[in-house]
Order: sequence, then C-alpha cells, then structure tokens
Amino acid sequence: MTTPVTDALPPLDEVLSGSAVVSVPLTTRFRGVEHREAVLLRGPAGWSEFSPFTEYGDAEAAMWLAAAIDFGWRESGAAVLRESILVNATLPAVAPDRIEAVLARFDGCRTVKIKVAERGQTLADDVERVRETRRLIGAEGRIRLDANGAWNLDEAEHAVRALEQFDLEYVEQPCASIDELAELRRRIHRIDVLVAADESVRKAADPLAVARAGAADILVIKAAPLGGIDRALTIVEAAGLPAVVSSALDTSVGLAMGAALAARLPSLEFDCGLGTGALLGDDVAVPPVAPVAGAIGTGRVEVDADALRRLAAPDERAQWWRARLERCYALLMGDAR
Ligand SMILES: O=C(O)CCC(=O)c1ccccc1C(=O)O
Ligand SMILES: [Mg+2]
Repeated sequence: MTTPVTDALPPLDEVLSGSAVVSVPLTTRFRGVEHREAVLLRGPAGWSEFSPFTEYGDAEAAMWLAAAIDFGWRESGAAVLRESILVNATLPAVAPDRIEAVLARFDGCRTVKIKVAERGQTLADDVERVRETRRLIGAEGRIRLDANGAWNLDEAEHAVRALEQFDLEYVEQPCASIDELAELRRRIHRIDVLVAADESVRKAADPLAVARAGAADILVIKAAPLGGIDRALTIVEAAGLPAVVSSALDTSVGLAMGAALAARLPSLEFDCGLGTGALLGDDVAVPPVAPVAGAIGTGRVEVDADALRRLAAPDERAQWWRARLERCYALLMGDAR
C-alpha cells in the first residue's frame, strides 16, 4: 500500500514554520507517562499534530508525519457524513476507588473502555475494576476492555471467561499476535464476546493481515499511525469489518483529525475512543475537544496562543522533536523518490 502525500510534500521549512512543541499534563498517568508531548503544525488547511510516542523508531514515526502533513496541508475528498461523534470514556488501570472520579470527567459517555492486563497487576485487579465500573454505570452502560496485547492465549481465554459476567461489548487486542487472536476467537466463540484488533492494525507491516486472517470482529483505527484519513478510510473499506476510530492520547488537534476520519466512515456502529481530551489536565485549543453529552464535534479546532506559551515544551525537548520530525521528513522524501 502506498503512503499518500509523499508525492507532494510541502518544503520542510514550510512544515516547521509556525510549528510549536508542547508538553501537556495528564490528569491520570497513562502508558507510564504524566505528560503528553506533541508538535503542532500550522498548514494551509488548518492545525495539525505530529505526536508519535517517544519510544517509536523513525520508520514508524514517519507514518505519523505523513498523516500530520496530510491533515494540515489538504482537505480529504471524502464526504462528511456526520457532524458529531459518540465517544467512549477511557479508564486507565486505576484502583476501584478512583474510577468514579475519572468517569466524571467524561460527560454523558454511555460506553467505558477499561484498560486491563496492566503490568504489575493481576486478573483480580481487573475483575474488581470492571465490577466497580459496571456498578457505577448500571446495566445500560457498555463496557469494552483493552489489554494492549499483554495476555498470552491461555491468560486471555481465562480472563475473558472471568470478565464476561460483566457483559462486555468487546475485548481489544487481548493477545499480541494475529495467530493468537484468531485462536482466541475460536476458543471463545460460544460466549458472546467480540475481539477487536488495535496494535495488529496500526503497528503491523500490513494493516489488512488481521482481517484477512479472520482474527478480529472489529478494527480499531487510528488516523496518525495509518498515514492519515484517506489511507485509513481505504484500509477500513478493504477490511470489510466494523471500525472504531480511536485516539493516541492526542491533544485536541490530533483528536480533531480522528473526528474528521470518524465523520467520513460510511458506517459507524460503535462509540469511538476520541474522548481522551478528558484525560488531559490542560489543552491547546479553546474550547478543547472533549465529550459533551457523550459526543465530540467533527470540525477543525483553533489553537490558542496563550496555551502555546503556557504549554511550551522545555528547549531540549523541543529540539529533540524538531530533529525527529526532520529525520521522518527525510524518510518520507526517500519514499517519494
Ligand atoms: O480508545 C480509547 O478509548 C482511547 C485511546 C487509547 O486507549 C490509547 C491511547 C494511547 C495509546 C494506546 C491506546 C490504545 O487504544 O491502546
Ligand atoms: Mg488499544
């Protein structure tokens, strides 16, 4: 599959002019970090965001740059089909006594995605977290789980059997590999729990392999790692599976890219993981992209100059991000040749 935009990259100095590196505090520790760093880019189509996780190598991060340039420098040709997107609350692997306070940040969300299989915790911790969430949201609420591939096959089967009593919408990336996901689906097909693939889409050399292998019921789709909105739309269409658009814990600018993708999906059956603005302790846009009555809008956002000053990353981090962006840009230029 080819990467769009590489045949028409804007010059590097244009990409960097007007850019800002920010460090946004999180209210709740997530993926082991307390601040989310991002480069905001100002393109002719609007604000965009480049924020691959810091541990990613340049080849993987280059896809995020392709997506960022795509969103900032051109408008998707696909039709906008909806003006607001229902989103889920995202619950980090917190202790039961903190769940209520985290969920209170997600105004009106009827669906909760619960992080499970956290390193250093046990299945008993997951059971208590899911039990308390179900108690708080009541029978009408929807619960999905995300294990980020941390269970092996037997652990996943055991965990799904222990947790299905709480009525699960689906379990996201229960195991790391496509083969394990396929085998888990066979093992649990009698209990009505669906399997969603996330890392098996966004970190795979071939994002369609998981669908082809029949290893998932649902695809979790993130615009940035998949190289942008149009490429993500192509992947969903080719996969022929229901899709859930999700964030990478982006700022409001990255969330707006996710919302722009969700707005263009021909079919959207599940609430999207784009409510994570509620986990940020501050944001770059006024108003921020955060759930109101369980939904977010799908338009572009304006970045606030005061917020850019307030959230400016330390010099050394800003230099690190600009150097990384330049290396990724060089990779994309190489691809185009
Ligand atoms: O889908 C959501 O509810 C929010 C996004 C999310 O969980 C996430 C955020 C950052 C990195 C990885 C993930 C993930 O889905 O695994
Ligand atoms: Mg996930």
